[in-house]
Amino acid sequence: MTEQILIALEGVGKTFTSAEGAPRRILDKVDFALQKGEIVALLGKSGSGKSTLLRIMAGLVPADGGRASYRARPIDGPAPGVAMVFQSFALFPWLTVQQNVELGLEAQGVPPAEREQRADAVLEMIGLAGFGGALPRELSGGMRQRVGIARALVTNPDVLLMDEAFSALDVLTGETLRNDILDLWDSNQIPTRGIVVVSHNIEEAVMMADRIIILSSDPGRIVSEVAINLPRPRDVDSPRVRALVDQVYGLMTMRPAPLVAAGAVPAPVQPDYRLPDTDIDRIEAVLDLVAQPPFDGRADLPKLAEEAELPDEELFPTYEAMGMLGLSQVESGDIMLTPLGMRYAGADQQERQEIFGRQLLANVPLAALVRERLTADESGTVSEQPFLELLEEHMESDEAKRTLEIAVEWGRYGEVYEYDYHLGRLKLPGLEPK
Ligand SMILES: Nc1ncnc2c1ncn2[C@@H]1O[C@H](COP(=O)(O)OP(=O)(O)OP(=O)(O)O)[C@@H](O)[C@H]1O
Repeated sequence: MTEQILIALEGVGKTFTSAEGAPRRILDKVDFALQKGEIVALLGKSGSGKSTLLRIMAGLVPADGGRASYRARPIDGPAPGVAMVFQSFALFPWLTVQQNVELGLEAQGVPPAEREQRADAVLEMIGLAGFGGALPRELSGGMRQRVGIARALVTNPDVLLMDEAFSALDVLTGETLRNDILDLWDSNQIPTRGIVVVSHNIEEAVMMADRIIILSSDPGRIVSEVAINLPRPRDVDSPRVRALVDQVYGLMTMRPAPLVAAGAVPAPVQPDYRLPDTDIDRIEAVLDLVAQPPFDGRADLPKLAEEAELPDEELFPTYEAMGMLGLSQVESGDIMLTPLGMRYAGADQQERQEIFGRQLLANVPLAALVRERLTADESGTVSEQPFLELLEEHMESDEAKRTLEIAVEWGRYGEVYEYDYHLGRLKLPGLEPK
């Protein structure tokens, strides 16, 4: 059985040190095995540690807990059989396409004549025959990523790791390239025995993978796994694919851990919880969209994404914010407005702000803490600094700043507190400046 396993992670963890010197656990107790013959997609919210996990598998970042191995040997640096494709293409602009592709082979000490011949063959296979002499800037985005993929494939990798390899491309180009890779894989034109893809796109994951793994955030842990036993190529409109997309949407939009049984009261998040990065206009636009026909209060998430013309990674934080504020909940791939959410949709501006403020205080501990400190203070004003420091104990300083900005924006909208941008101070609403 073990010879079936290409990459094994056992109890893998990773802690980074923030710019302020505070440790932050990014990954915790991750157990994972990439089996021969499978494509695994790794999904999770932004910042959940997907890229870090992939980099650990690639030997680019060391794990600081647990064991990571490739073909039963500990991973202690980049392994020759493992190649990675990056979202940013990572091409050298001053080298030609041919030279960029040959780079990986040069590092392995392959003689020049063989390098040239192998690069020619892989460029032809990936649809870039005749472009060897071009510079990256002379190519379109899709062609540049083909070079990135050719550079990985020329090494005949046993394991291919792809970090959002298609997300910088327009939808159609990304889809074509993805299908080309699946064709090469399914027809055994490449010797690769296992693929791991990190993606933000649920549909892409369902179309590609044999198994989808979902990571939680803060710290990243594997919380769900979905097997996809469907032959490829898959029909994106087939009922099975749609049902799987719905299922994964449902798993991705669950409230943050700890997960609770239906009907139980969810444990409140802590004041140091990173607030979902979305703004009020977007929350209200999505809520209004769900409230209106054809959805009338309940929307299939993929259909809603289509209607909203927004990508999943922008919609997920919005769903999370709406759920956090008690305005909606997600169930089996659908988002449903709660009775309060429906009332919100029909309310005038003033009532909306009142509901928002009440829900904020009841459900967002950071906002409640700010308000509590303000009412306890004689002057009714407090510096933002202690809140930033509290957040920085648990996240990077730019993320702490962003979380506080979101809490400020939400609090101002709900008329729970105000913020003086010049002084960096929070204050109770209606207080005259002194
Ligand atoms: N070298 C590093 N030093 C400190 N913090 C880091 C480092 N690399 C990543 N991080 C932090 O670790 C967290 C996880 O990052 P990672 O890129 O692995 O997440 P991700 O799930 O791939 O995110 P995204 O989907 O946005 O690309 C982030 O908060 C990031 O700021």
